[in-house]
Amino acid sequence: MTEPVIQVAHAAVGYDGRAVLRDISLTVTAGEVVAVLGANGSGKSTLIRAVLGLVPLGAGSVTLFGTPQRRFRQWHRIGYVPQRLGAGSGVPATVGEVVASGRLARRGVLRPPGRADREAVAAALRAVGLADRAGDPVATLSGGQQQRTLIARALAGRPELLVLDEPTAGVDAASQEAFATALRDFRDGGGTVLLVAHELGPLRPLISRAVVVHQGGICHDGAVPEPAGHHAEPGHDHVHPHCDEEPAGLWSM
Ligand SMILES: Nc1ncnc2c1ncn2[C@@H]1O[C@H](COP(=O)(O)OP(=O)(O)OP(=O)(O)O)[C@@H](O)[C@H]1O
Repeated sequence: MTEPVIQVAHAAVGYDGRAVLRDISLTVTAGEVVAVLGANGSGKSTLIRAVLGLVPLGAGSVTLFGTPQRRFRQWHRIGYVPQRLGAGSGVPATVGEVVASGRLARRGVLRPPGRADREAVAAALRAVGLADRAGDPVATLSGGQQQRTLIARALAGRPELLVLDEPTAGVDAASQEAFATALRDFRDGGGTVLLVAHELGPLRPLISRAVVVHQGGICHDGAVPEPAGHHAEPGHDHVHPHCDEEPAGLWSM
């Protein structure tokens, strides 16, 4: 059996002594595309930050590629796209430069970029449909294109696991499609994905499993919930994961 890529066991996480998540257990195996769903403030971002060690655990454990997180050093195996970073943020970098920064964990800061670096950057730009924008300042791109730039930066490191926090939030339809294609290629190449999402949109067919966070715990781990009621109307692909209030049928495929 293959080693789980992510293993969370009985984790508790909070801020300033206030519990956000308690007794969370979650396993993600190689090749899975797992969506973390839940209402605003339910703790989705907190869960993935805890997986990456960006917020400390109050209890329990996280294992990455079979290594306890506190001893894990192979961060080049993981690509992370945080929520709404805004790649522009006052930095006059070009799209190509931002994506190339995704190679740093691979090559080290002191070694100049080689052919493998240049190829990885070019492939990542192609994957998100921005090959023709490499020389443009990031600040001149739309929000969706900036988000695609960040995804390309994560892909450029050739990670085995991609962790994405609401990658398509506020992103235009073209960018969503481009992102879905990039994610499909990544998965087809053997990659594993853990992503937070509100609206699955074109990502929906790619999701192999959904985890719903509710009231500090995981209340559903399995099939992707179908949009229900008015959320099933055309153009409204909003998953409302109020586990205990919704009829059981919501969760059937
Ligand atoms: N750095 C922080 N310090 C203190 N509290 C925080 C911090 N980050 C998040 N929280 C709180 O933890 C709770 C969960 O936040 P989190 O961002 O994980 O939720 P979320 O499910 O990702 O929400 P959203 O869908 O709005 O992005 C919220 O009550 C939030 O206010």
